[in-house]
Amino acid sequence: MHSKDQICHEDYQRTASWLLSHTEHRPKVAIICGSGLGMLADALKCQDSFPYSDIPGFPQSTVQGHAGRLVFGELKGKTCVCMQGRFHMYEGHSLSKTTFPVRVFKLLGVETLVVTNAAGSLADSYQVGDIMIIKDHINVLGLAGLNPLNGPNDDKFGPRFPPMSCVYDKDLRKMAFDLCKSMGVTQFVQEGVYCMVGGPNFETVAEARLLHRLGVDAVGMSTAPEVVVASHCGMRVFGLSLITNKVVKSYDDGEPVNHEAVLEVSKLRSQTLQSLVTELVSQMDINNNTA
Ligand SMILES: O=P(O)(O)O[C@H]1O[C@H](CO)[C@@H](O)[C@H]1O
Ligand code: HPA
Repeated sequence: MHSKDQICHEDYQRTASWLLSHTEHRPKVAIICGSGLGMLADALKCQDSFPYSDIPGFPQSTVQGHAGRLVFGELKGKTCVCMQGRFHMYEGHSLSKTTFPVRVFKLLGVETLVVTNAAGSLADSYQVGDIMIIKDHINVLGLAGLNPLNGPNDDKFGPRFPPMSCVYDKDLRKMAFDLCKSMGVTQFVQEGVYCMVGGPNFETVAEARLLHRLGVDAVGMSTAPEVVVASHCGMRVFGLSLITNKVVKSYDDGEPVNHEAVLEVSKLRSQTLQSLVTELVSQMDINNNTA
């Protein structure tokens, strides 16, 4: 490690080598579980799991609802690695630390990243409990110059100036929607734009109104940096937001949100989300090479 915030290629490599020597799984898909969505990992068969505190170079999870475990296993015969707990900048991590696992996954051979999150809705038509397939994002921090790709570019991962105009894979989005149809759940499935803000406070009414006017459908405090880093290194990306609350856009009514309520709603759709992610992964066109 060079300095507190600067991570070099060997740091990612060291963590990847440690993991490769501690599991025989060779994942092609990585899944990041959002707040309260750690049960996505429960569907993995033949699990090898590691607390983050045991993995060299890994940051630690500090947020309730993020267990802090890396789980390897199989979903319908497809080898996956699942983060039960992600890292947020508001926890005090640099953005390069919050996205450290994504580059490690790349070195493990992961080709597709599935990101999930809990988010508040701005879109008037959305209801609490809706699942939003992420079509695109607005990275408020990135627009303001806070980007995990800041600093010397690591050409081994990707180019200095990566495009971001088609990040969320169209085929996977269609596949997910078709799956929702066959599962009979389209009445609570949406497709929309996610916006990442820094947190940890929830939005003021004026901020909520601003985001709404910008065309944001759902807002949260994660995901965009992971997606930027994954896309930079050539991974295919698919994302889901679970709408856990309506963001308050009025001074006169609306229930102030809190993290406990977010975690409660996550439980409500856990089964549907688990089935959707499992089926999606099982239908993905990937070669499964086991070690
Ligand atoms: O984005 P995930 O990790 O799902 O968590 C969301 O839930 C927390 C707020 O309740 C914030 O961290 C927000 O980003
Ligand atoms: N705002 C920001 N992040 C969130 C929210 C919200 O309303 N709900 C869950 N994560």
